[in-house]
Amino acid sequence: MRNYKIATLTIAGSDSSGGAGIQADLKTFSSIGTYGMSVITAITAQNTQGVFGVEELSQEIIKNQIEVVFDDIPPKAVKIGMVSSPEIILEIVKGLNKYNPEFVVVDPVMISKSGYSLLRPEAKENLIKYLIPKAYIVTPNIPEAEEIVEKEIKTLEDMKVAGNKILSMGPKYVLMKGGHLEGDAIDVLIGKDVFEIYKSERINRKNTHGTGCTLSSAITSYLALGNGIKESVRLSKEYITEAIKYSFDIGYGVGPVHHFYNFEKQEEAVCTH
Ligand SMILES: Nc1ncnc2c1ncn2[C@@H]1O[C@H](COP(=O)(O)OP(=O)(O)OP(=O)(O)O)[C@@H](O)[C@H]1O
Ligand SMILES: Cc1ncc(COP(=O)(O)O)c(N)n1
Repeated sequence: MRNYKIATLTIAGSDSSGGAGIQADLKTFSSIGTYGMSVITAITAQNTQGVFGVEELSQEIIKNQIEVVFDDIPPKAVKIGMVSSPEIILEIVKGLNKYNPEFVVVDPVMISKSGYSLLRPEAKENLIKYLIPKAYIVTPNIPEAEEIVEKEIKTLEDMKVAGNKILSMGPKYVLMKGGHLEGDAIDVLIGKDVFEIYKSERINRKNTHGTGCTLSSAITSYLALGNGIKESVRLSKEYITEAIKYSFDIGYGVGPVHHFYNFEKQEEAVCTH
């Protein structure tokens, strides 16, 4: 059930081509039915073919965005994507400590699908030491998990081992995304008292720009709307599977996934005028 009076916030980078980052997050929030807000950490000059430039925003303006948003419209759940530098991570952690949102979803974005580094190498330490422990759920893909645990991941068993290692770093749950392995697209949710496997058939589409951003934003929305962790991940996996199925060719490179807006159900939405 949509509820546009429930606010969700993304703290992430801007993707000028609209497929990933802040733009994917806001589309996902709207499509699932929460009120979306954004704190921009960095601006990328990006299209379906690659990332051609990055400009990080200053700590001051990031702090300012966080404070004015939380002081006016406290989000029920926050998603964190591209964080870029060690200083930006510390600023975000300060904000989280000050406002203590109920759900923090950390997507540890490191390298874009097109191979561009979106996290400075020197920022990895702060990501692991300060940001991951603040997460209600952290959602690494295989290369990110390999980078975090410093070990190769080739099988489902490797995913479980690495997931447990990441869990020991302090988040409440870890969702290991298996999009980068071969065969079915298998994600594994691990928590102290939870172990769930989410499986879908691999869809043979080239247009998968922004899949990780979309999945973590969907989890953020479903948690904010009051679903438990297993149900939130289940619904989000369904969302991303449909979004990939209907992804489309736009631009010359790896196109975006498709976000559905079910306006027939408009009357169900909670939104008091
Ligand atoms: N070809 C596919 N068919 C079906 N599901 C897929 C496919 N590729 C990825 N997924 C699913 O999409 C979600 C995102 O996984 P993925 O591993 O692609 O994340 P990611 O690499 O972080 O994405 P991004 O490239 O946006 O950073 C997961 O639920 C994964 O299982
Ligand atoms: C601003 C921003 N954030 C995240 C991604 C990762 O998405 P992908 O791996 O699909 O390129 C991106 N490309 N740009």
